[in-house]
Amino acid sequence: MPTIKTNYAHLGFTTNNFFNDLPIANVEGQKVSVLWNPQQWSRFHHIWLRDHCRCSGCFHPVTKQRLVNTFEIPVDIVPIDVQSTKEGLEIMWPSGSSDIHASFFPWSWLKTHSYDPPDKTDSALHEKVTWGSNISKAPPTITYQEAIDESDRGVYKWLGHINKFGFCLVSGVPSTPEATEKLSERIGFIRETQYGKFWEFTADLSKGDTAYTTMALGAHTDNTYFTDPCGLQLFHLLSHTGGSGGATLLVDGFYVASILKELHPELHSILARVPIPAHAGGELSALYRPNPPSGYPVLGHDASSGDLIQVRWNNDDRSVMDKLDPSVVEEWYKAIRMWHKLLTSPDSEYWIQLTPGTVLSVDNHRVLHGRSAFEGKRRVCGAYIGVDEYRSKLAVLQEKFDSTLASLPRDHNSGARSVWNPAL
Ligand SMILES: C[N+](C)(C)CCCC[C@H](N)C(=O)O
Ligand SMILES: O=C(O)CCC(=O)C(=O)O
Repeated sequence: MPTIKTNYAHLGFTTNNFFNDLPIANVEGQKVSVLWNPQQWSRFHHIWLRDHCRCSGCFHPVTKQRLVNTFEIPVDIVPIDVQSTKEGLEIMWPSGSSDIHASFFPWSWLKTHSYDPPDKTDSALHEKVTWGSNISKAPPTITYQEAIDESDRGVYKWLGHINKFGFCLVSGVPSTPEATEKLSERIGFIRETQYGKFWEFTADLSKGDTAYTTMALGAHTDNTYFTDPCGLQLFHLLSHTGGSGGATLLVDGFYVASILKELHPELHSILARVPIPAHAGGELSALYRPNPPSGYPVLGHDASSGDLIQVRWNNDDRSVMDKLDPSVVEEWYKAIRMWHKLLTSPDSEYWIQLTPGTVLSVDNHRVLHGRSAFEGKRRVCGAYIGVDEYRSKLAVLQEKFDSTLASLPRDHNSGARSVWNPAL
């Protein structure tokens, strides 16, 4: 009798969390077909299933790293047997001369990772709500007390708002750099740049950038001169004396891009494909340009889903457009002028006069910010947080507080995260 290696007992599937009726699994040529219901099916290549085995011998239960040697799996591997169980799909593979290797896949995991056809279930965790000037009626806000609550439930609410709306206000923050820095670090470690780690700025040109002046700044995203622009930007107006102005502008780049795509698809397409070079050259000690120096398009899209995932726009920091195809130059200027017109439309602009005690946190990959000119002495402090740090913290809190993810069985022994977390 061949030895059957079942290394998934530790995953502790005891009840059927997924479907009332059992899906039907069959081997069909080089794939396993799963019939979810009479109208829905998925197909998984045998080699794909074997490569994605999550037993403790194929996938490290603590580090969540692949152990199976992908390249030793016979490219024409076929299961010995497939079984539908209440908890999921069991597959027996030939392994060596006489052994059998057992794989197990929970139904929910297979459904989430269905690629033939792609799973269309868009979870509420990824819902985006685009907005225009009307957001002023109810800007997403949390309180400082919520944000510093040790349970992290408040930070989950905070990052949930940023994920959904692209920004969030935090009210009731002590108007000190120290409290603001600590608040920033509730999300993740601060990203240090040529402007420092936690920064405080005023109109003294202490850094070679117009942010350190009293000038108005049009709607822009920061760090277009970096290959990897920061994910979040936090601002806290600490004081403003002896003058007025300095109101903050927010524009939802995803909202404006959707309008441009609707009204001028050909101009939208130019902004989605023409790379924009940028630089930060105001400090003698630094000369930043992205890699490649030709830069990145204004509108960045997910190569697999086609979704808009990043807006990069700062016309002040833009370098020389010397990679433009001559035949595109006039059309390109038409495109950025239309983009600018829509960005600066009263319907797109949300102006807010920040005051000490209210911290503004902005998704710098989606929402553009700016300010009106001002007089007097104005002190602002804040920080950048890397996009990966922001998204990691959100993912960890989703795992903790989202019922579907929180219910995924964890490893009995180590309590480590579930190998079935859809993010792995
Ligand atoms: C935020 N802080 C005041 C530190 C620096 C501002 C630099 C802004 C720069 N022009 C950019 O668009 O990235
Ligand atoms: O001074 C402000 O309110 C914003 C400055 C700014 O746009 C920036 O630092 O990127």
